[in-house]
Amino acid sequence: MSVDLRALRRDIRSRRAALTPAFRIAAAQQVAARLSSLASMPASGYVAGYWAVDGEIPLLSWQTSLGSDRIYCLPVLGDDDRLRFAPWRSGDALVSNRFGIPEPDVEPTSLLDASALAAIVMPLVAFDANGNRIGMGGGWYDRTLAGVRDRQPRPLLVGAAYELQRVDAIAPAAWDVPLDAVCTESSVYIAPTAE
Ligand SMILES: Nc1nc2c(c(=O)[nH]1)N(C=O)[C@@H](CNc1ccc(C(=O)N[C@@H](CCC(=O)O)C(=O)O)cc1)CN2
Ligand SMILES: Nc1ncnc2c1ncn2[C@@H]1O[C@H](COP(=O)(O)OP(=O)(O)OP(=O)(O)O)[C@@H](O)[C@H]1O
Repeated sequence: MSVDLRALRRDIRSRRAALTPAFRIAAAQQVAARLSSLASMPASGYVAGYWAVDGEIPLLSWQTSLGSDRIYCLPVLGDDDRLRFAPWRSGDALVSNRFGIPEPDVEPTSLLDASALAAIVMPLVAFDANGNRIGMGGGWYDRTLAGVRDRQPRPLLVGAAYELQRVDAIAPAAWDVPLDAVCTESSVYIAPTAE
């Protein structure tokens, strides 16, 4: 990984960490509204979010707006370095993973593959207007999505971020799976390939 990329991640993460609680809550509601109004957002099926850490946009507002036809799921780290997904409702048991992030405490046999999902809302560190994404650097989402990127149907891939996480242009690596859209507190960016 280049030094530039490491510095970019550090810079954006520290500016994101400095946002005020009032701004975060308002932004989470705006992002939830934008996610819901995406024309391509499926009206039913399994939809994945994430448990916000490190100043990421919380998705509780979106989770509570899903209704009964969409089942909210959280990512679970797999032994094969890929993510699986498990339905989760407020109150269901959680266990901390190796990064200290809570994940549903379920039997491995009840985990869902990415291919079973209708949509995946992803955390990110940086994005550009074309849907290129830089994450925490573990490659988790890219490995997870490698098997579905060229399949149809495949889950809708949407990033959730603060506007301050947008950068001019990200040169994607060969393994990077572009997002269909990114929602921020003030805009929706639809990737050219998803139009
Ligand atoms: N909320 C959330 N959940 C997520 C992700 C994420 O980015 N955000 N992931 C997205 O991939 C996966 C987990 N991947 C992660 C990769 C690195 C770190 C992290 O905190 N790294 C530390 C240093 C490494 C360490 O402590 O071992 C760091 O960068 O400071 C966290 C999660 C799945 N779940
Ligand atoms: N499809 C893949 N197959 C094998 N290795 C991969 C694949 N995708 C990513 N990786 C590995 O993951 C590493 C980290 O990738 P990258 O920096 O793009 O992660 P990221 O998107 O920032 O992280 P995350 O998805 O966890 O938020 C890469 O150096 C690469 O070795």
